[in-house]
Parts: sequence; C-alpha cells; structure tokens
Amino acid sequence: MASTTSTQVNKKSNNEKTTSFTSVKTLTESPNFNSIPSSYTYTTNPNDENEIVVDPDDENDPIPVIDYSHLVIGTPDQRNKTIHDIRKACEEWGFFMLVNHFVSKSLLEKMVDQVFGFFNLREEEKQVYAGKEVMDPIRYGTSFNVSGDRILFWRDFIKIVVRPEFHSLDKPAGFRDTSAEYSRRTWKLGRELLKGISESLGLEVNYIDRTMNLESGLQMLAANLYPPCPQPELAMGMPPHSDHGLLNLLIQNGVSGLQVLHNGKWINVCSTPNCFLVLVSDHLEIMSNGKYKSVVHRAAVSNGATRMSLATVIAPSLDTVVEPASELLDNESNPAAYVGMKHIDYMELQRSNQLYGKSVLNKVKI
Ligand SMILES: O=C(O)CCC(=O)C(=O)O
Ligand SMILES: [Fe+2]
Repeated sequence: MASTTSTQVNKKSNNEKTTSFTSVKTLTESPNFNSIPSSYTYTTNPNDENEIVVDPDDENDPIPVIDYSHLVIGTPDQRNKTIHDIRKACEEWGFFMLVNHFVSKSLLEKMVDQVFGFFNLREEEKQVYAGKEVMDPIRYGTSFNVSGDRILFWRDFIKIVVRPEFHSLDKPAGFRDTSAEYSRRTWKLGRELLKGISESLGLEVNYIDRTMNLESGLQMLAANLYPPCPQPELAMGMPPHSDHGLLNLLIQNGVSGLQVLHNGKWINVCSTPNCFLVLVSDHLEIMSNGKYKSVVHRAAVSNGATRMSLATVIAPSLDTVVEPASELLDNESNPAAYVGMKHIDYMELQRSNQLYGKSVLNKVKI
C-alpha cells in the first residue's frame, strides 16, 4: 500500500495537529499529482468481466419516474396509478426518480452548498470527526473502511445521524439550520413514500411505518465527495453494493456518476436537477420477502468536475428486528426467504465486511 494513503497512527502531542488518514481531496491537491497510488487500482471482479455500461433505453425501458404530488394530493385515480407505478418500479428496477416532491429547489441547493462547505474546510477541521465506530453519530472518512479495505475507493465521506436524535456539524456556519430543515423534509418524504409502498405491497397504508418503528426510526445523511481522478478508468468511487435501510433518497451536484444494475447491465443515471433518486434498500427487500429487490449500484469517477452526492437513509429504528412481513408469507408457496436480524446488528455486519454487491444481504438469506 502506498505510504501516502495508508492509515497513520494518530499521535497528538504539544498541540501538534495530526490527521488519521489521507483524504482523496488532500491527495489530489498535492503538488504535481497526476497518477493514482496503486492502492486505488480497482480491478473488476472476474465474474463482471463482460460487464456492459449503457445509457438508459428511454424509448423501450426508461428509468421510472414517480410524481410524488399524485401520491399525496392527487385524485383517487392518480393515487392508484402512482401506487401501481411504484410497484412496477420497485419490482423491475428497485429504483426510480421522484419529481414534484415539494422540497424546494433553494433548499436542495443550500444543502449541496453546505456539504461542499464542509468538504472545503481545512483537513484538520474535518478530521475532528474521523470516527471508527459504525454508530458514531458523526463520522468523517475516506474509501469505505480505510483500515480494512483491500482496495481504496476514490471517495471521501461524512455521515451524520439526524434521527432519532439530531446531530450536526458545527462548521460551516449555517450547516445546522439547513441540515435540520433538509432532514425534516426528507424524513416526511420518505415516510409518505413508504405509505405508498406499503399499499403497493397490498398491506395497510401504515404497515411499514408501524412494523419498522419509524416513530423512533433512524435517519442518516451520508455525503460523498469524488474529486477529479487523473485515471478514472483505474479507480472506483464506490464499488457495487446495496444500501442498508428501507429507502435511500439521493441528490447530487449536477455531475453524473451513479450507475445502477438493471437486467444485468450497468445503467448510467444522468444528474437531473431538482429530483430525488430513490433506491430500494436491503431492509425493504427483507420485509417484502424479496418481492422488491434492493438495487445494486456503484459510483464511477471522472477526470472532469468534482462530484458530490448526498444520500438520505430512511431506516427502521436500530432495535427493530427486520424480518419478512408475515402477511406476505405462505408456508407452501412463499415461505420466509430471510432470517430476522436487528437493524443495528445488520449495520455492524455491513461495516465488518468488504463492501461488495449483496454480500451482507446474502448472510441473512435462507
Ligand atoms: O454517489 C452516488 O451516486 C452513490 C452513493 C451511494 O451509493 C451511497 O452513498 O450509498
Ligand atoms: Fe449506496
């Protein structure tokens, strides 16, 4: 592993300012930086050698678009059609774009600016939040798990738990107010969507809310920074994976890079302004007994502009044991396909594994 990227022992003496890891941003800002350290060289999994990356087939199989306004203030017909469209999107893609969501454009822009404000702080100011434990309420890091990753990923991140207890960065100025407002809005959005999703599964409207204990549910903001990479074909921002939680509501800064796996092909998702990308996550797959599959996705990097994405994880309370809904099971034709596991244990499992595909979910599959 190249010495510039290895984890260093954090020695603090005589007010000496130290950092516990080298962020990708710091790396790219070093003088004469023009090639990536070997530790970032990402070789595709042998099984993926014939992988194909394509743009969406807008004519025959477009990325599903859901109009949120039809779900919450539409006519009964519009609402029914939207629930039908949600079912189709969750079954066929595990992914959709959400428009007319009532989160103002100015709030989205302010939030993106605030996240950039954080990543643009001096490294020492950010490293105050360099955490180690999966449940540290605020955790700044790089790659996925820098001390365990065999290959490093071209990504710095900050994760902030905003619910059930609200946490915030102290800097940049204004972060607290903006992130509080953004968290409130996206939580409401996620909860309403999960009502529609309950109905789309043939369950009563509040089923997911109630059984996943969303009253004390977990909400996390997870921001990713992907600085320009001089050899983008050799590095990966985030490897193929699916997310924990029920839904991930993703926004980005206008620079594309997300790819979702659909029918065996990697689909480039364009960065569309003012829309949320909604990803079905592992706990929705488990509770629906695999009727809806969490979407496998990854983040490619480029040598153009810096990319930033902000994920909002909508998840069960940490002590909820997530298992297939008994209402969806049938001993003969549709037995439980996953064992129940506490959400917090699932997160630990994810953290202690290499991030790859559905490796964590597969551990609870029967
Ligand atoms: O940057 C992206 O588009 C994907 C981020 C992601 O997969 C995640 O935060 O879990
Ligand atoms: Fe993800």
